[in-house]
Amino acid sequence: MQQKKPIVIGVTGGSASGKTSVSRAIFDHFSGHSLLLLAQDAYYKKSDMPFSERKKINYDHPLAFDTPLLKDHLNRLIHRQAVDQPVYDYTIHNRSDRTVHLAPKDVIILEGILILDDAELRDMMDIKVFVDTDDDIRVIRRIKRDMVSRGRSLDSIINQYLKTVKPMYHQFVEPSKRYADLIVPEGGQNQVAIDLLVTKIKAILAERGLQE
Ligand SMILES: Nc1ncnc2c1ncn2[C@@H]1O[C@H](COP(=O)(O)OP(=O)(O)O)[C@@H](O)[C@H]1O
Ligand SMILES: O=c1ccn([C@@H]2O[C@H](COP(=O)(O)O)[C@@H](O)[C@H]2O)c(=O)[nH]1
Repeated sequence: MQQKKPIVIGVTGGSASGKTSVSRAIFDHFSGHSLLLLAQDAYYKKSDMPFSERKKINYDHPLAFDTPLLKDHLNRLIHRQAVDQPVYDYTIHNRSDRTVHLAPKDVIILEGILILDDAELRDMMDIKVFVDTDDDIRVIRRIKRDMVSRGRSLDSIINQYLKTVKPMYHQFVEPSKRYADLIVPEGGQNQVAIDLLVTKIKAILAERGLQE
């Protein structure tokens, strides 16, 4: 019997725009249901460089990611195969030794800053979403988050933002907005956008004969 294709939703936007919040808000509507969150950040390349050198890497450039591995994993999940996803540790700028076993699900939300920059990844998605949040709000959120949960100093966050995060956003992330089906201001707080997405996902589930 032919397997039914899962739904793939891509959620992108700048760093701290609210991608994770939007993805979790959708997830909450399907609690107990078959939904999987896949973060592009888990696929940052593993590095053998010393920590002092890893700190200097441009983590906002497409080449920072092991995109072939991400595509391979997404493709396997689409074909109903399980994967062992790497676990990334921002505090050491490297992959940890752990992996997480992900079983295939009916709905896959792929979330990350550069997922719409890649044509092959875009072609694997049914719905493409861009979370659009002003730069000043994003940088304030990033300072608060990175100091608390990513082990960063204020100076390092500001230096990284000016050197790589901001220029790469304007070179790669913002231009990928043109590929989005839906642009969501205010991220996870945008209840109308969340409801529209949930309704659309349920409609596709029904079309494909997947149980909700
Ligand atoms: N609407 C909001 N208002 C205030 N803080 C928010 C809002 N949305 C997200 N945040 C906070 O901003 C930070 C980044 O949000 P997150 O959803 O993780 O963004 P992203 O996944 O795009 O990096 C988190 O600390 C989160 O709690
Ligand atoms: O080692 C690392 C890896 C990544 N980053 C930064 O993370 C963001 C992407 O994560 P969001 O959750 O979307 O903010 C990206 O802008 C990188 O600069 C890092 O600082 N260090």
